Amino acid sequence: MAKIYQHILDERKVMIGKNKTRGKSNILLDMMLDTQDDDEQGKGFNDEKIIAMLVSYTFAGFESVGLVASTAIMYLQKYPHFLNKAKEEQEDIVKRRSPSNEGLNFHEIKQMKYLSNVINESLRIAMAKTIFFREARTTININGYTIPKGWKFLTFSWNYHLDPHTYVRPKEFNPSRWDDLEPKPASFLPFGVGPKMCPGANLARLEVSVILHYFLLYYRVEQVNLESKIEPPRNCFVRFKKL
Ligand code: HEM
Repeated sequence: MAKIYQHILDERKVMIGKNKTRGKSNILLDMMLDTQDDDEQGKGFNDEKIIAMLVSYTFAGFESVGLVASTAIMYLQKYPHFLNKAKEEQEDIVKRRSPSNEGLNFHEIKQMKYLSNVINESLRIAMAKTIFFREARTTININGYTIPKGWKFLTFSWNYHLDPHTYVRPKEFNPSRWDDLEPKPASFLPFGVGPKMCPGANLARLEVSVILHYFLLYYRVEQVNLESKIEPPRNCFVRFKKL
């Protein structure tokens, strides 16, 4: 991976060099490259540091998106009434598409209200990142337990994503619950919260929307290892069938 990223980095440097008048870029890679001049004082990012960042972004963003998309696919396939509702929305969007428009675009994705419910429900139930780390900045008391200032602790998403006070029958996959659900603060945190919140949250939603758009319109799956659990889906092998 380091070799692949080094190659991308080298190509980008050449491209930037050829286009010196480009002004401030909002591309993450360019921003990191811009800091290279400060690297001698240990402040900037040398190639090695940039590659380490890119590798960590790739891992942070790969498995989690796959898990959420495959969770949605397995549940939709299992519950045809949710699948049909989500499919109808996608078909409507395609029907309204003007002939000059070549394919799926961001404006259409923003209209996918029911798909957004499906994604929320999959994020809630898949719990791609079950825990994240925090440090207590003051001594706090939670339900009779004291966490002293300075202690490190882990949040555990099962406690709030499966809380029956917020989610009726919390273990059931039901995208329609999001039609009128306003989760209480800190009861839906698939991407964490605060300054350390996942920087890839919007990209992740976008990726899952694109995957589900094409799945709903053109594919179905067939589970191969029927003995495997689907609630929630883990180690399910499937065969994709083109409609
Ligand atoms: C459905 C997919 C994803 C889920 C559920 C997810 C979830 C999370 C969670 C819970 C955290 C910890 C947040 C916290 O401590 O408050 C996190 C951090 C992070 N995520 Fe994601 N993530 C997803 C996709 C992505 C993508 C697509 C990228 C980038 C391309 C990404 C990059 C990162 C990075 C770099 C961090 C560390 C941030 C930091 O420590 O400052 N994630 N993610």
